[in-house]
Amino acid sequence: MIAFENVTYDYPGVTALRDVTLSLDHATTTALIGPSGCGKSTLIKIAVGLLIPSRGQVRIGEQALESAHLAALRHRIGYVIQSGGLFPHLTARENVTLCARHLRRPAPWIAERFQALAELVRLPGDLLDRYPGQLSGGQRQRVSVMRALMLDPDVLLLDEPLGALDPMVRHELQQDLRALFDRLRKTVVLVTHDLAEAAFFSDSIVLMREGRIVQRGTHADLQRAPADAFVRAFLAAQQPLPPLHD
Ligand SMILES: Nc1ncnc2c1ncn2[C@@H]1O[C@H](COP(=O)(O)OP(=O)(O)OP(=O)(O)O)[C@@H](O)[C@H]1O
Repeated sequence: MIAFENVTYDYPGVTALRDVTLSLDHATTTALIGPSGCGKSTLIKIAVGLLIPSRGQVRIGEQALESAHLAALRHRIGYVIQSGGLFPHLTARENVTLCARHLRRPAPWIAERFQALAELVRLPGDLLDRYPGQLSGGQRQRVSVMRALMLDPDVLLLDEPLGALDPMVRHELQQDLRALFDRLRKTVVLVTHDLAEAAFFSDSIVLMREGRIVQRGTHADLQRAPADAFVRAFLAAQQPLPPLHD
């Protein structure tokens, strides 16, 4: 569904991705994980078409992600970022329906789809006419997920969507999002810093370091056969809770 082929990306003075090759099958969920600055967000931005690879290419389905048909391909991709990225001067409803209205989708279609998505992300109707500033962080992320799904994209890219939420809201949204991914059968890529979250959501985990993929596999694969000392150290750094002492 998505294929990165030998993708390198250079910011001025920084090479953020180095020869990354990765293909993600239809209806799978993949977690991108790795230390800060390893290139996770850059990879996601390339998949959305916000950045164009310095070298290499990306394909969505059979189509190369090139500037000529970027606009059409973007409608096949939903994108959620940590801060939600909602327009503050538009209500939740206006944010979610903005793109569909811009594309002149029929009003009954928009209303029906909006209602179905509100039920899917479990947002009560009275919240949907509020502005983002009048919603909690968790509610804002539910609206962001609705917006990302509005045009029924094949691919859903989530860049630390739960990173800014308190642990209880985060737990609730983790449960709801996983149920939603299972139900919708989209190709999902989720960036997280949390290995437990990666293991909970994904069919496969892609561990990155300094712009390269170090290992790909399930959580069990990584634990059973870490590719190198870095993977071992990364797994060891995920601290369990200390034992209780009386
Ligand atoms: N606009 C930019 N200009 C220059 N360098 C950048 C820019 N954005 C990111 N970088 C650099 O590119 C590298 C990869 O950044 P990226 O944001 O992709 O990492 P990340 O793995 O998503 O990090 P984090 O987990 O902290 O969000 C880092 O060294 C970062 O400093």
